[in-house]
Amino acid sequence: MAPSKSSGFRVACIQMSVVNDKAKNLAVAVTRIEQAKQNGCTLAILPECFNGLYEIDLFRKNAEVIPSGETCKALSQAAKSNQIYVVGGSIPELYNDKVYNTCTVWDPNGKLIATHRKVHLFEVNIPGKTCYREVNGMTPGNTLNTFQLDRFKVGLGICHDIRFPEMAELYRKQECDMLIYPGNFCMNLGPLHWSLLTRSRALDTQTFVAFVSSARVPHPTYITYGHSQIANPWGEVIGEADEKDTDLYVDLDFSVRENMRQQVPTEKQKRNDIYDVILKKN
Ligand SMILES: O=C(O)CCC(=O)C(=O)O
Repeated sequence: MAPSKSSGFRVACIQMSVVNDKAKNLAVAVTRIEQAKQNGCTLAILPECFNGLYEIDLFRKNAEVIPSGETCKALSQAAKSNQIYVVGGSIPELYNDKVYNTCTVWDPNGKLIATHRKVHLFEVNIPGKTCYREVNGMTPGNTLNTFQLDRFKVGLGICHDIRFPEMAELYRKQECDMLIYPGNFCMNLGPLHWSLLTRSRALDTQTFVAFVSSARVPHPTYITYGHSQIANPWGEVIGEADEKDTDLYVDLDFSVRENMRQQVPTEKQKRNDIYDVILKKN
């Protein structure tokens, strides 16, 4: 049984296979959102760049204007017809001839209630393993973004954004109850860092953290780790997928967050007289 609305809700992490065919990806996403609703979920979360492959050369080709593009129309309709909140992973967004890696959030009336443009673009250079410069195909966003799901406040990040504890700390300061990061780690960094980062952000902020990947599919250059998961405010992983095409359903009970904050009251112990993390612009 899904949790009662006052204590929490059930979440679907949709770990779908993403292929080089936008129409197919949209059809899969819509079906899986419908299944999430049938399984008692209040919120469905899609992975990063779910409407096309995570490839620099394809970003502009798959880019759409938000909210008039076909992906937004499909997500809005899926949210409305299933009466469910949808965090639409991310898509390449075309705006003033620039391309952003953007997450859209839809309420159960199909209304766009938030967007988040990835702030920290992925750049690594591990010779012989992974070299990636997302900045060659995307422009970074400059704002932090939240939305309200009933009485719960949710902060948004995309993939590499999870590596930056300062951003999560600012969401903690804004009293977020949960952080959501659609993502796609590679096989070199995923096994070492994916779960560690999910648990770390959950523990530092004493919130629930959902890190949602696409499924691992054969690809010449970028093999996705998978392992979508949710950690609770204690830093425990309370649900985890393997690498396959699957959906992970997790019940969130926010009384756990209250208990954690009372029993380990680090929020009240911060020494802001000697250090601080501040938001410079939004
Ligand atoms: O930070 C990482 O290791 C991976 C990040 C990534 O793949 C992304 O931001 O899309």
